Amino acid sequence: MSEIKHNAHTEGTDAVFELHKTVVLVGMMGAGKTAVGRALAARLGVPFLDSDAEIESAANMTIPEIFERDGEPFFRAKESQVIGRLLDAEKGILSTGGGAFLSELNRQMITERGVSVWLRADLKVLWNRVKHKDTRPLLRTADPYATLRALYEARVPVYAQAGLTVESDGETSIENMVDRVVNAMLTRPDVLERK
Ligand SMILES: Nc1ncnc2c1ncn2[C@@H]1O[C@H](COP(=O)(O)OP(=O)(O)O)[C@@H](O)[C@H]1O
Ligand SMILES: O=C(O)C1=C[C@@H](OP(=O)(O)O)[C@@H](O)[C@H](O)C1
Ligand SMILES: [Mg+2]
Repeated sequence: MSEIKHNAHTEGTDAVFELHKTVVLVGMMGAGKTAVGRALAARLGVPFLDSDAEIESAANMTIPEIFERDGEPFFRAKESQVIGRLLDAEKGILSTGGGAFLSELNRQMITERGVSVWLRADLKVLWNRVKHKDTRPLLRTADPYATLRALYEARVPVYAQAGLTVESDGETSIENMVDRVVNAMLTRPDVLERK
């Protein structure tokens, strides 16, 4: 019996990485912070944290429920607390919500205690990824595309302050995004090294 192993997916898994700092993914809704962050953590064998998921489980409510019941300022205060706490936890990958990097306090905490990576994507790509979902309260407006565009225009200059930028186009799979982020991280020996 012949046994053919298809190793394309596991190629390179014997490379061992050493993560020196928590990597904080920032960028717009739909950039892939949650999906790419989870896959990146699995690739590196480090913990995965998502500030939105932490807020939801601590409150035992969904993000839309929190926005509706307590308002955005309450959510933003929780978000800062959670980010501060997660930056003190074990080094890993921390995916934030799209608004998190807009806060100067959050940017300061992230820059001092981790490294920020902006997943940059065009407005069209973002829209295609978020338009079918009703989980983002900021897009519950009469014209969600216009709302996303206004947020995009206001936020891009702030995301551009991130330590590293990785392009997320419409054709690149999540696993290929992980390759790109790992390569970007490897340009910074203070962030990630191959052992
Ligand atoms: N590179 C990608 N290729 C294909 N689908 C993607 C990619 N990045 C994100 N997605 C999908 O787009 C949607 C939004 O991604 P998500 O990780 O929730 O973004 P964010 O956390 O930045 O808002 C999800 O359904 C996710 O699976
Ligand atoms: O852009 C924003 O301000 C928000 C993005 C969401 O996270 P994702 O970017 O993961 O969708 C979530 O934190 C909340 O709905 C607010
Ligand atoms: Mg997310």
